[in-house]
Amino acid sequence: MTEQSQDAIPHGDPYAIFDDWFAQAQQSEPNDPNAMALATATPDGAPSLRMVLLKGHGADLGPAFDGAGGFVFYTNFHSRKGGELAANPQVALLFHWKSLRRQIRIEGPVVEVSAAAADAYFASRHPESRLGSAASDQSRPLPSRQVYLDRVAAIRADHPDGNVPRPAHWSGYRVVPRAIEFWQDRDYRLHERRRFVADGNGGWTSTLLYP
Ligand SMILES: Cc1cc2nc3c(=O)[nH]c(=O)nc-3n(C[C@H](O)[C@H](O)[C@H](O)COP(=O)(O)O)c2cc1C
Ligand SMILES: Cc1ncc(COP(=O)(O)O)c(C=O)c1O
Repeated sequence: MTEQSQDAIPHGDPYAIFDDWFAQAQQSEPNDPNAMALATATPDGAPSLRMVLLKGHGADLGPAFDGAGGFVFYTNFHSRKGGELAANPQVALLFHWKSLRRQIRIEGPVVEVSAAAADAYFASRHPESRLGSAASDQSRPLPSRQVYLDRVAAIRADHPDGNVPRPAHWSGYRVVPRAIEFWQDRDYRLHERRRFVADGNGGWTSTLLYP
């Protein structure tokens, strides 16, 4: 069998394949292997796209998620993406790991994470990052950078212990994957693609796609 004829992406559990590829990306990417593009769309179909960081993934995210699975990110719910998601929960995610020449795309609706999950994640962040988030009206017009820095300083002064509480509008979304597609670069663009589609009973069907 030639290298090109080997099946690099077998049928199986897409979460397990994601884990495997993500672990490799953590070894090989120069920074932020958990960075992913997040696409949202308005109800009338205008798309928008930005990067966010993946902060949880798997078929079972644990007790704070009542054992539900998916792909989790955190943000300001008053942001542009937050407004778009309130009106249309459908998203697409894209990872591109240049060091591995691989991409993974994920599609499905989001659901809000629990307050307990958001509190736990917020508390784990660097204190200065918590300050920055508490002071940011994300995606709203800012008269000058100094206005933002002054807000950070004011919140810092209000919390000399550094224990900034999570703003109610800063929380997380769990993407519930309806489809997960893996793409592996192969020689001369004879790439390999496998698309998994949730079967509605906790399982997956998958099919190879022409590249
Ligand atoms: C690598 C990278 C990771 C980022 N991670 C996040 C994140 O996890 N959450 C977040 O709110 N913004 C994150 N940002 C900033 C967003 O890309 C974006 O500028 C911000 O969330 C506002 O987006 P919006 O106006 O579309 O809502 C990140 C930016 C980069 C470049
Ligand atoms: C505005 C903003 N929020 C959240 C994050 C997620 O990072 P962390 O929670 O690790 O601080 C980022 C990362 O770049 C960011 O820019």
